[in-house]
Amino acid sequence: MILPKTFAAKPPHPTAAIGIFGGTFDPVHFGHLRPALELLEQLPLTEIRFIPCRHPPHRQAPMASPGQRLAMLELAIAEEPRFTVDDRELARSGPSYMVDTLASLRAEQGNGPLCLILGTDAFRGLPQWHRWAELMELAHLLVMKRPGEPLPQEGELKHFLESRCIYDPAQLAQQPRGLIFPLEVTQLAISATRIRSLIGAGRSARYLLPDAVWDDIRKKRLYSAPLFMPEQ
Ligand SMILES: Nc1ncnc2c1ncn2[C@@H]1O[C@H](COP(=O)(O)OP(=O)(O)OP(=O)(O)O)[C@@H](O)[C@H]1O
Ligand SMILES: O=C(O)c1ccc[n+]([C@@H]2O[C@H](COP(=O)([O-])O)[C@@H](O)[C@H]2O)c1
Repeated sequence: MILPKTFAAKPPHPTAAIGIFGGTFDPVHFGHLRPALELLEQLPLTEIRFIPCRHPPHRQAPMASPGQRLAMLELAIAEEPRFTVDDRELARSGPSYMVDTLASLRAEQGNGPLCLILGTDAFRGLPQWHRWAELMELAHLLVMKRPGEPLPQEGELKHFLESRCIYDPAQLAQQPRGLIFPLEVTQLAISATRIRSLIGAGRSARYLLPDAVWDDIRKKRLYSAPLFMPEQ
């Protein structure tokens, strides 16, 4: 017997979480992608959504345009079906505050678990974020160790971390928000700043990011002086 679609369709796993990976992604690189894949494999996540910010509230404007950064992200995730790109911040005017992004995701997801993914450098800057205390009312935090960027060793943020810290992945799926999971991921000392400066100096960024992204950068002459096309 063929069941009607409403019976046949499997509902999403009731205890699975969604990973939210915000960033400037100027450009996206393997330091984002490899740790994200490791989180998918180790944690009860159904997908990781990469959310490029339009107007970073905390740093200089990106060099590549929103459309160019979005295109690079789409090329970067094409081979991994559990990676998705969400352009909601690009469609919003004003500073791209994460609290607004998580509130809009929460409105869509109901009470399902959301996990905001951050490197240790971004985590240490958390008290400077807009309405930062509200973030924990909206999502869990997954804090990925980044080379040369230790977790806070003292002060308010250390206490904030210790009072919410968990090490059992199953707990992430058992409640919708409010926990912090620090994670060891493969340490890749890659940054978008370094990639931009290599390209600006006329050097190659190959093998620091996916080939498709590197080809796109060269094709559009991003991050370089107008005449730079060294690997034609
Ligand atoms: N190599 C890396 N390992 C772990 N986390 C990373 C790494 N690179 C970036 N991240 C994390 O990814 C998120 C988005 O980072 P972002 O897009 O700003 O990249 P970036 O390389 O830090 O860029 P930039 O050098 O321009 O500041 C942040 O939470 C950051 O901590
Ligand atoms: O909401 C804020 O005030 C805020 C302040 C600093 C950073 N963020 C977000 O943190 C994410 C990582 O930032 P970055 O600079 O490492 O790309 C990205 O999604 C930013 O929009 C958000």
